Amino acid sequence: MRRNFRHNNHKEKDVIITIKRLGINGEGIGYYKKKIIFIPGALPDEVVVAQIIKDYPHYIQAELVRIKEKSPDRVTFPKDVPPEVGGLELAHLSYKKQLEFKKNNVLEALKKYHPRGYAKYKVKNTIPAPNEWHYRNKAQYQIERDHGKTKLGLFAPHSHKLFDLPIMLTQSKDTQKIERTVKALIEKLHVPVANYYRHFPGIKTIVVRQSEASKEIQVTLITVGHEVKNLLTLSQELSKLPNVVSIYQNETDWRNPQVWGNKTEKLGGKNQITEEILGKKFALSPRAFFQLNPVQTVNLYSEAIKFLDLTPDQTLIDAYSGVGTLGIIAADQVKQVVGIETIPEAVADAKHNVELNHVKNADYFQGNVEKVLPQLQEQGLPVDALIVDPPRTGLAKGLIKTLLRTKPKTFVYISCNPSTLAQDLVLLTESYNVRLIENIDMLPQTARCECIVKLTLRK
Ligand SMILES: C[S@@+](CC[C@H](N)C(=O)[O-])C[C@H]1O[C@@H](n2cnc3c(N)ncnc32)[C@H](O)[C@@H]1O
Repeated sequence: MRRNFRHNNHKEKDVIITIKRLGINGEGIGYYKKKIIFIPGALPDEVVVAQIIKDYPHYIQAELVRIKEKSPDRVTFPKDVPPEVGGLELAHLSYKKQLEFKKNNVLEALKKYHPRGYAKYKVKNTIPAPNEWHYRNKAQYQIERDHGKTKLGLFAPHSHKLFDLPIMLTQSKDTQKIERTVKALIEKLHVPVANYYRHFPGIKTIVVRQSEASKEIQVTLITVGHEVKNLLTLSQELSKLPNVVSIYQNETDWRNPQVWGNKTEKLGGKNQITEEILGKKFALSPRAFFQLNPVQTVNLYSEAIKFLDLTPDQTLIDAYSGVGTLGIIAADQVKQVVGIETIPEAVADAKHNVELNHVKNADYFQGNVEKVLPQLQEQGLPVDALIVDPPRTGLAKGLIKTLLRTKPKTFVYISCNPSTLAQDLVLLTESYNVRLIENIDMLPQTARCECIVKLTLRK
């Protein structure tokens, strides 16, 4: 129960707390001397002993020590997996309650930011994932060598403590197996592992992605520096593994705070792996975004396209289009599809995917939606129907302004962050009504929510 990492230099004290509710990140929330206290791992209605880690001016961060009174919704946390690693924030809560939590998170965000008419929105129950475990088809693990021992896994959130993960229950079995095989090969071939503190070049991150449909696997070795001893031998060994068909090196340096660097080079095999969703094929290069749970993605895309109510005379804008998934799937229901996406490799994949699926009426443009959409409109592009699927930061304010001016009649918003969604809705409801919000669980065991919003232009 007691987590292994400590924020030192603070006096630690045990307190008894009754948990009132869950916070947006799945942590238990209670009160201590009238101040809010966050206790990860604790559940509503439980009475727990917690240790205060840090007393901030407006809240207290604490660690769960022992449960005195247990919630009936508590389930056993999976064995052999450290609770500190990200991605298992709700693994101690029954799946039925996880689904309720996700719907509630959306309701709470609406209540907090109160977009126009929010109390009347129809917020539906969360659609469960068909696969509660082993659903992630992409693993992005950090590698570290510490006192001669190699660790490969995930950092605890807000920490530099890396957990070696021989087992990860949300990860697909094949991606997990390949990660461990890469680790073993790195050790066997004495491939250098990067060391931040000594500024020592080598492999820093191993990304393994598998197509659910074709089972093809792509491995990307993210390295600090370009020349890494025995990297090519490693790549040759990897290409002998079952289903590994595409191997890349991505190069970064210590100044870059992002995981990925800007240079990506193929080491062996095919340029892309091919995924298939709703009868369409999608080629994926290493940098391109793709949903992490392809089985549940079928439901996400079907529901979102259903919400659009498309007609054959419409031009559909697929904004934040990734590799072109939504637009290509919907292309035969409309006159024309125009996609906009910022990552050049994803746009190249989208264009390739248009051809792969023999789609004749879709085109994809590279750049920021907030800039490219107004430019295309100036050139005469009609915006009849719009689907937006932004990252967690939500819609760019410039884009919201453009939309309030353009007023597309048909508008669907896919969001992976209820908080930015609710804030965007405050602005969008100047011109739109919100009819329906569908919740869908893409990432079981995590506190992450995904929802689809149908917006209707006010007369
Ligand atoms: C949540 S993903 C959705 C991708 C796609 N709709 C799908 O389902 O696979 C968001 C995408 O938006 C892209 N993106 C982020 N900011 C952007 C911006 N300002 N303009 C255009 N695309 C952006 C990201 O690269 C990413 O591919």
